[in-house]
Amino acid sequence: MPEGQERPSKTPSWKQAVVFLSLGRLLKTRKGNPRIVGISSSCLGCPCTKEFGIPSVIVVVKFLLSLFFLKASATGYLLESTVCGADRLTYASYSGGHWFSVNEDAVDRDEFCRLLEFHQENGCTFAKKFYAIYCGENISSDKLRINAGRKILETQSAKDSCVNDRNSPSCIIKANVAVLGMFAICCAFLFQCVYRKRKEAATHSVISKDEHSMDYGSSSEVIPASEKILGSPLRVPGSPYRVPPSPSRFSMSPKTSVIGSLHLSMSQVMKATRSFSPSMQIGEGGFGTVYKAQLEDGRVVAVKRAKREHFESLQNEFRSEVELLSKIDHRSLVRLLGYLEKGNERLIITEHVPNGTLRDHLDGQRGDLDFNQRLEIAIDVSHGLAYLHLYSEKQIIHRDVKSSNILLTDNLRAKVADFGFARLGSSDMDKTHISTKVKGTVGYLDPEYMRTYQLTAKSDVYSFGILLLEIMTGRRPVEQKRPVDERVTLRWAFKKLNEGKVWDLVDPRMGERVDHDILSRIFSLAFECAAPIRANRPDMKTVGEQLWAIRVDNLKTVRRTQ
Ligand SMILES: Nc1ncnc2c1ncn2[C@@H]1O[C@H](COP(=O)(O)OP(=O)(O)OP(=O)(O)O)[C@@H](O)[C@H]1O
Repeated sequence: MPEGQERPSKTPSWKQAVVFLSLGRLLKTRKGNPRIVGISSSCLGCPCTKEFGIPSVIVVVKFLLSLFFLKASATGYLLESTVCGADRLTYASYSGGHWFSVNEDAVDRDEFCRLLEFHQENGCTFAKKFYAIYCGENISSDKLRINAGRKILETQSAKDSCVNDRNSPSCIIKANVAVLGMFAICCAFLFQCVYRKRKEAATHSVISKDEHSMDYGSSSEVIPASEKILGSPLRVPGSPYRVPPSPSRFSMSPKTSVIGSLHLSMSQVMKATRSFSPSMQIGEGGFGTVYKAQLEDGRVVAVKRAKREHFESLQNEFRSEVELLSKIDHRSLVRLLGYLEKGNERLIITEHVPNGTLRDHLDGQRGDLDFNQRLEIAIDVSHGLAYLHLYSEKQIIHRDVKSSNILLTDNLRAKVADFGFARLGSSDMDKTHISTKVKGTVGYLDPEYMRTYQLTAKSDVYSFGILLLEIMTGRRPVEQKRPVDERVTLRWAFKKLNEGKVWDLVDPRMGERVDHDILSRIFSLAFECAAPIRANRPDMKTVGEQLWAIRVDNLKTVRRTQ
């Protein structure tokens, strides 16, 4: 640590720590401006934007309690908090010193500043001038103290007697007025939420009632355009990390329905799967069982058979999009051939891809992948996504890009599968995003989408960044069994890259030494894709081009060294 720089001068007392932690937790639910002055509006925004329920009330109550506690324990605190990538950075300055934390774990200033520097490079900004004041080189303790003091003065009036004397009458009055004001706003907001929820429930019951007497063809008339393809028949919660789809609003009719380019009857499917024989079973997912089917003309297809308990979560608005998805023909995308409903059967028929998932390969279940194979897989996936985003008839956002949704052919060509969460991008050229409920798999989910509910193609770019890290490190996005500081692969990899330990990042299964520069470029690209702010992420076309350029340079390097 450079001389003259001040370490956090004092460890906060338990009381102070509780205040910080409760505020930190509260800030976790906030959207938008991370400064504490924004808490009132954004905290109050969360109960309504998510499902309103007991947890929301608990959050508000916790917040009020924390306000009381804060008032009772000390005044004059300055607290900043923001989310950058997978990290929540929190800083507090109080009368006797400073407190820095990352994901609610206290860290020293050096570590905090290092992390902050990384995130700033990735476009995530903390409080204005914070870095220069607290993390700048060669700042004497005095200057730091003066700056820290100025920082407080910037946000609090110099005349604010609470900083100096928290028991002064004016301070107590101000604090009480603030708490009462907050309480009144919370009550008003909760009332509004409950009212809105009731109104929604009333509307919902009307729709459900109508649905029973409604033909499929007319069902889309009652679905707002922006809600299309939400929670489709291809997708139900599988793993515990999966964010579950919303409950069904539509009941399914028992009549037969065949859509897509491949029109099979139920008896043809039964014959092709040998009556869903276990010997034809190739996989099991959250939605149902997947079978291999041998058609009479010799073609082999995959048939996904929904589990009965998931019929309720099937939403038939997906059907209107099947026709569009089934028209997509790209070698890096698993072709959707059809969707069949009959009686108690719901079947999705897709192209069969014979060599398992990318995750199986990374786990070594089907032999180990070398560097070139991994790079080719990443390139294939980037091309598939670029096609969905830029070249298909309408923009399609996949929303569930992850290693278990990448299937491999015998030649190790990759195909993106599982369009269950997929939805159309905005057709309105002036609109940059669509607002929708958050769907996807935890670990791959774009933090900006989670915060704002605004979906753009850049959310797939974020997931791709996480996937690229997974391809090169072999690690899952979250590795629960590892030590705490290694659990989130993005954070662990970022730290290693910053320390210049790029070799440590490479999957030991790769078993070959890859050029340092080539590896650094791939990891940097992965971090760029997983930038916390979507504006800083490249589009998939650019990603594909960059990966291709890395491939070309790698071949040159290999030839040179041979
Ligand atoms: N088109 C296909 N061709 C070959 N195998 C497939 C195909 N689709 C799925 N599989 C196999 O079936 C398994 C289950 O697939 P499915 O898409 O139902 O579940 P998942 O994606 O693993 O889980 P979840 O849907 O819960 O995310 C896959 O892991 C894969 O091995």
